[in-house]
Amino acid sequence: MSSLTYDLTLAGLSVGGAAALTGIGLVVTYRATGVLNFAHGAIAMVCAYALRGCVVEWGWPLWAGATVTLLVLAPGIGVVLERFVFRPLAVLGGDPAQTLVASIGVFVLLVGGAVLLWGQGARDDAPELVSADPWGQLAVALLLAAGVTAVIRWTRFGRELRAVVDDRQLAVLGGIDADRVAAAGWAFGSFTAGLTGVLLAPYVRLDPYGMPLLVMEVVAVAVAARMRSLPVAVLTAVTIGVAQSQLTRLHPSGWGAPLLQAVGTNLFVVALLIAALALPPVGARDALPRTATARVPTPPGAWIVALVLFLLPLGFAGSDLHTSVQVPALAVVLLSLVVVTGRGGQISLGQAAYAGLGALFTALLAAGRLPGLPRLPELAALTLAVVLVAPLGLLTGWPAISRRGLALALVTFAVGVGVSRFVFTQPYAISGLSLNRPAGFEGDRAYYVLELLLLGAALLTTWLLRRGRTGRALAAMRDHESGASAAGVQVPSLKLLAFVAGAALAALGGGLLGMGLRAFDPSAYDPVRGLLWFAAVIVLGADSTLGALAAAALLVGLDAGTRGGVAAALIGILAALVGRFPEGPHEAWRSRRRRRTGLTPLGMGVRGRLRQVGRGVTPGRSFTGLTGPTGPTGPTGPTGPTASGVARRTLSTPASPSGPSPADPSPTATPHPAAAADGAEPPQGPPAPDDESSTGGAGGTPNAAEGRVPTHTPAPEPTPLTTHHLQAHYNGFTALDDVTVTVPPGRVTAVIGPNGAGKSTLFHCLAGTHHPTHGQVHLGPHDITHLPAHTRTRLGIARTFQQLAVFPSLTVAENVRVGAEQGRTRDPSAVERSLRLLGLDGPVRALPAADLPTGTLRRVELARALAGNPRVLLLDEPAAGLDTAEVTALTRVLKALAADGMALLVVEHDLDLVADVADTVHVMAAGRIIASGPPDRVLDTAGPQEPPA
Ligand SMILES: Nc1ncnc2c1ncn2[C@@H]1O[C@H](COP(=O)(O)OP(=O)(O)OP(=O)(O)O)[C@@H](O)[C@H]1O
Repeated sequence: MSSLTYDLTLAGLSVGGAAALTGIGLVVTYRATGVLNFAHGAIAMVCAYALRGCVVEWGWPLWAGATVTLLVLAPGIGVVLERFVFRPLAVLGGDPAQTLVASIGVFVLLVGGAVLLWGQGARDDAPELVSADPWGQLAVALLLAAGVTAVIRWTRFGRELRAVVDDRQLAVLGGIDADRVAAAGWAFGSFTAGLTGVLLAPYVRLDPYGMPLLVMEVVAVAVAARMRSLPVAVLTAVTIGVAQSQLTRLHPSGWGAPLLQAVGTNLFVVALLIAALALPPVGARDALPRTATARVPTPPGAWIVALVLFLLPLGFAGSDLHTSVQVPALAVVLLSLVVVTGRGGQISLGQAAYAGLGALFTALLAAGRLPGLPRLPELAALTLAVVLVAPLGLLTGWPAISRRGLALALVTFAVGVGVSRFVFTQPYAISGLSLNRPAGFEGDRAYYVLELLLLGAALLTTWLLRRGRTGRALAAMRDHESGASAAGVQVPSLKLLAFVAGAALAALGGGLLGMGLRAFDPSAYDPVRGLLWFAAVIVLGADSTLGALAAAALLVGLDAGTRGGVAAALIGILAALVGRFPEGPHEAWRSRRRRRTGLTPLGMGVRGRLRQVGRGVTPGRSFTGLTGPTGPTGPTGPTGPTASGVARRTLSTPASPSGPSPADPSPTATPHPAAAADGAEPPQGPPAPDDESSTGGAGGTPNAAEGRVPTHTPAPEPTPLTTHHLQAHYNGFTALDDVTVTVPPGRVTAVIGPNGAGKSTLFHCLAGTHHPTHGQVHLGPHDITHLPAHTRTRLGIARTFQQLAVFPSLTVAENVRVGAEQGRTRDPSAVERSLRLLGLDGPVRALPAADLPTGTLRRVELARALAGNPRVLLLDEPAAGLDTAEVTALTRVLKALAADGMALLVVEHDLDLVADVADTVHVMAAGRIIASGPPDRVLDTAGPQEPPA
């Protein structure tokens, strides 16, 4: 080996060793706690500063400083974080999205704290803990990896650790001290962070922003190891480190040389982009915590106060006015997060990149430095920059189609870092690119006025995106993605729209920021800013435009008015604690008030309730459903007769005679609209012919065109849903084998069978949420086997979920409206019809779904499904969590719908319900249909069913 190759290899080993340490720390923390610690780099930075402080400033011996830093401070930080930030979240359910937000909060807090304590300037006098011997660093990494692997594989602690990560609650029930395990994981993870920091500090710039980012860039190592394998993490780190070092000997020429050079010196960032974009997602369980997106209602007069505060700087002068110029620009950037994250529910840690691209394109266009384009006036340049950056939103929007939660966070972070490293560091960007303000707006005051006008335009755009059909669809997607898809929302297109609109707004804000500074400054759009802005928007109410304005004012005002770093530290503390309020601060306050006044049966958020419903647990008095008081007002509440009281009468009254359906000549009970509307008993005779919501046309055949609407819903064209020799697999396991069933119109078809029989898989194949490996699914004559869920909904297949899929932030009526707007037919009256049919047209219609008990939510879900006027209705365990009276009412509704010609498929464990409602029963076992026929014949021979899981 030549001496150059050898030297470069040694240098690469040194970098690889430090990266391996980071990878080990991230993997161990993740395995012990389920948290990808975004604050890892910030802890490294704090420890590096601490060692420098001990040795350089206080004159301690190196060994003493290192002992205190690595064995006391670093593990101490980990233990404190575990105890006060992450343990409370784990106890509340360990929502990965909440822990992600908390770890970003810790990152921001530590960076802000470091700026406060040590200033923003870089230090180059960090003490050297071990000589620059790469073998030594590598040996440390290898020893740690081997030791940790041995502990995890072969010790009791390792087994406990794996048990806690798999299922914390189960592990605790099994007698494992989960807190001790998590604390040990955090202490060790922080120790490795500290070690990385003190090893790197002498060779890189030690500053509050640079070092945390540098360390976090190597997160690719942990992702490549699938957050599990330490040997893979170490090997990846060392390979990239050596490759990166060897690439420095190449000196490319030509126009692409700077980019190639940037790629060569940032191989970890390239690896991060590849790992985040190309490898299968890790930790993709959740979107955003509801806490993060909970909408805080705007207090009366708040907009007037905001207007006055934003106009106030027009009276300022000098540096105050100059500083204020940043506020509207930053507010526009933060509005982009309101659209993407607040309303769309998509984590976006890379908005700073789009803001920077907006500023960069504006500067290049205004300077006439974009090839093929003339020099443009500043305002035209800004407009064109916004147009050019908008489609780049697909960089994060496209991956968001298949990624959620942590996986999406990683992608957006990777794109932010990639743009920062490969675009903002190019010669054209770093060679002092100036950016003039538009003609006529050069002065601070005039420019501020221009910014206010553009902020108004951005507010209008945000308002339009958050209102109406698009706004409701975005909120539905945020609240429950598969529920939205089942309601007919085109989730992939909507995600792209959110990211493109978000990129455009961020570019506008970024361009304004650049003009405010009169230069393109890459550090103003650093990925660390992206994390800070994300955290700020989350803590001030992600789905609140006013929150974005307040966040902008807070971030600029606090740093300018006090010391740099105060705003970051404050935002960091709030973000770290945001998950402590499982219902969001505002909801927590409301719950407390309700508990004090006895207005609500449970001080539990909808997440908790939904989770309990999913487990088949009846959460006490909240299960009042169809027969008891509904909503927070209760039976004697200020709104008078409650909606559920209305519902009980509506749904449990004997039905008006419905005309016989073509397929089922037997008279069927049908609720009458009048009963739902006013709570009165329904008329017993046939409805008047001119009654819009009357039942049964001539001969019982519904005729929507003539306005004769049985069970309130226009009769669907009789369309059977059929499967032909369906086969479905999960990783080679055959879950469905040669299943051929027909769900005929006008009948209720039930599928029963023991746990694991394949019922849900069949349901998913019909609904489009799982694709069979063989066989076809037909809707009438059409082959729909390969159509996605939302397209099937638009063709007329509606579904409900075993675990409730309502949109908690929308009201009952809005939930139903989403179904009507996205379903098979766009019938404006469908909302009212469905609400009436399910007894939801009383005061309950205006209540947010988050506040309602399960029985009501089941009706909301069913009403939403019916509002799209489906031909086929698929119901997955519709009786789960309902009491006897609610089941009886449900039975009536299902029979009535079938009587009107709808095809119904019910997957159900409740055999009484099946016996009562079904015309045909299919019994499944081991993925096959083993018996079919009428319920009286099949149920007698089917034997007892296992209870639901
Ligand atoms: N996502 C998955 N990955 C791997 N295997 C799966 C998956 N979903 C289901 N299975 C397996 O496929 C088989 C059929 O499962 P399915 O959920 O369809 O049964 P089921 O009859 O609906 O049961 P249950 O009544 O418990 O919901 C089971 O053995 C189950 O373990």
